[in-house]
Amino acid sequence: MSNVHLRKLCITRGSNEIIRDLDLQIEPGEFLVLLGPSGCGKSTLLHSIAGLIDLSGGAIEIGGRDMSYADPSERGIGMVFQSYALYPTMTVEKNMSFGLKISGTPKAEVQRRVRKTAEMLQLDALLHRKPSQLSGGQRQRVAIGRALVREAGVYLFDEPLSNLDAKLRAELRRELKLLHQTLGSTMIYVTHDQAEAMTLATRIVVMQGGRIQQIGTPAEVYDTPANRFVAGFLGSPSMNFIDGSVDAHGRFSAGAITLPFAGGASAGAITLAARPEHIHIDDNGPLSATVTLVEPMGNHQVVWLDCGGQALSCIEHDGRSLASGQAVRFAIDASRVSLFDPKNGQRL
Ligand SMILES: Nc1ncnc2c1ncn2[C@@H]1O[C@H](COP(=O)(O)OP(=O)(O)OP(=O)(O)O)[C@@H](O)[C@H]1O
Repeated sequence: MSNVHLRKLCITRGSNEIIRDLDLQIEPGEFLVLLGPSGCGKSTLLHSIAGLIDLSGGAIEIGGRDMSYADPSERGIGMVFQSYALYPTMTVEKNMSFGLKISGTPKAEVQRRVRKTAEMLQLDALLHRKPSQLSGGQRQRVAIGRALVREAGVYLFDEPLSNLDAKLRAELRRELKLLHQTLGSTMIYVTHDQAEAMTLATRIVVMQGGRIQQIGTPAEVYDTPANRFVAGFLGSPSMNFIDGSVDAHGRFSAGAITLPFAGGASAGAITLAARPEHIHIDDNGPLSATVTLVEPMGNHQVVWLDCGGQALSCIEHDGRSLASGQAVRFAIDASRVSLFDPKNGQRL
């Protein structure tokens, strides 16, 4: 396993400055997830680490060596793409061994690695099949296997599960997590799927517009988002943002919503953000609202409320019978809210 250090990385394509002055240290054995909306530059960043895109400035160090301008084959990386890109005429075994063979790895060693990897990915029974005789999930496993046989210091994944249906995606996600636990390799993984990011990552890098918005453990970025963008990007339904003000006694108010304690914020305009799971429908709650919509989700329901013109979503686990138009009382867990400066969106 290798570490990866990115220093003042700049990437320009055409007249587009896609990545600007980006610094990132990835420790050996990390499962680092690059997360962000479409077009934020995560694939560009990953491809630059792989050596598939030229840098406009800055440096990339892999395993303690400067690899900024090294050929992809010299970087000690294995890469898995979104499209499996398997060779259609070759068997699973050949697909997995081909790269090793052309790099001159001895035959016995190639066989050893292919066998070991196939066993780990439950591909042993499929080694003699062609890609057309495999399911989507099996094909992606072969693509992962093809990267793993390289026994690289760093594995790069570019949205490897996005072509699969939801059930298979969740299944392979768990397999990838187990694989990381077994191998302990450094993994850098691009996705726009926050469930993948939350479940797989040791640390998440949230990106927007070619810049890092926050780096932290899944719990850190979810519970203490650094700014309004991160707060709104993570979580489904999204956080509830309530624009209001704090008075001299620390009381927050916004129309019909008042909260006694606003985290020690100084008096003035403020944006309070509450996760749907921290708003509780409660007959003894201090606030009142009207239900506008109920979305049953099986083990919980998402309930949309109107509180004096402020729309709020909350997650309800008790199986209450609720209907649109119904008046309810509710409470916001003040200890769990985030506060943001309404001018620059930064966490207070
Ligand atoms: N060859 C190119 N020339 C000019 N601009 C490009 C080129 N490739 C990508 N871009 C632009 O760079 C930005 C980042 O693209 P990138 O593919 O890295 O985003 P992404 O976060 O991976 O998005 P997605 O999730 O949609 O793949 C986008 O605005 C894109 O239009």
